[in-house]
Amino acid sequence: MARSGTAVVLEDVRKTYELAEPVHALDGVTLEVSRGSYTAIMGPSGSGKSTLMNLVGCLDTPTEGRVVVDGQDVTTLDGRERTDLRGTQVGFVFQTFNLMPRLTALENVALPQLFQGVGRGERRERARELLERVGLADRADHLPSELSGGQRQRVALARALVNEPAIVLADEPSGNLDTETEADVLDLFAEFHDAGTTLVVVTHERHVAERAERIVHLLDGTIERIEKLESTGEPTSPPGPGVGPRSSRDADAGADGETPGGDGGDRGGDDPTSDADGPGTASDDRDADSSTTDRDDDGGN
Ligand SMILES: Nc1ncnc2c1ncn2[C@@H]1O[C@H](COP(=O)(O)OP(=O)(O)OP(=O)(O)O)[C@@H](O)[C@H]1O
Repeated sequence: MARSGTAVVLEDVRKTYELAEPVHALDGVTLEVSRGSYTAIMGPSGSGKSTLMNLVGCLDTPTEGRVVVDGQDVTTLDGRERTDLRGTQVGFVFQTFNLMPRLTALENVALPQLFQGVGRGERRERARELLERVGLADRADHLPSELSGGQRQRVALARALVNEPAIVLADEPSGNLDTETEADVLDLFAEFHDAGTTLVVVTHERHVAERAERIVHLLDGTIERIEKLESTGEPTSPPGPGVGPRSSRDADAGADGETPGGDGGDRGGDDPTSDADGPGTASDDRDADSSTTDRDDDGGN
């Protein structure tokens, strides 16, 4: 598939919710996510992290500004086109894993390809490959309830990657894991990043953010600063008090074409979930029937 040099571009993006008092969830954010990069998003509660992820993940559209994913301006797409873009170019990993409980690990990983019209044999082969890559080849036939938290998150990561998306968005991906399991999962993220996957991770945890190449600090809907991190490629150590796995340095915001924004403005509002029909690879609940069919189809193979 043809791909431009950047996975995602946000240009002066604003998102306003029109309540009694308008809420400027994003207030002029300009950011470029280059292919193969690893970005962490941090910021206090209410700073706009989820709103930003919803926009990058094509779950929502901005009130103003442009969001370009894999070379396509999301703001010009209709709902169907946006769903397609999300299904092919965005992989989601959630804190709560969001796996289909009645599908095996293999079926969960294979599921997003079903929506892309990939044939059954190819789906299963690719799912197996990915399960192998995340170290779970021997758990392919296990249900999520038969897997540990770390294993579930590995399955979720494999599922996020199965359509070879332009970008993988992870929301507190290790939030439900103990320290050791978290380190394993973050090591896996690092491995995939080394192999070329573009990652954006939202986290409240400094030591998780420090696995990335840079940290975008949000504050009140704007980019407060972008902190570049020294990339050692070394695996993380379990977090100690005030100790991160990688040394880090502050870097000027706006480096590498990333420009913190934030000059306010008038916006129209809408509900971020109003036209969101679920992440492309995580539309589990809605698609339960088709995925069950997938399981039945695949039975015994
Ligand atoms: N659907 C909505 N309607 C109205 N306001 C909203 C809506 N969604 C988010 N907001 C507001 O937008 C701002 C940014 O919210 P957002 O969820 O993006 O923050 P966050 O940084 O992800 O917070 P947290 O860390 O608590 O999840 C907040 O002030 C929030 O109250």
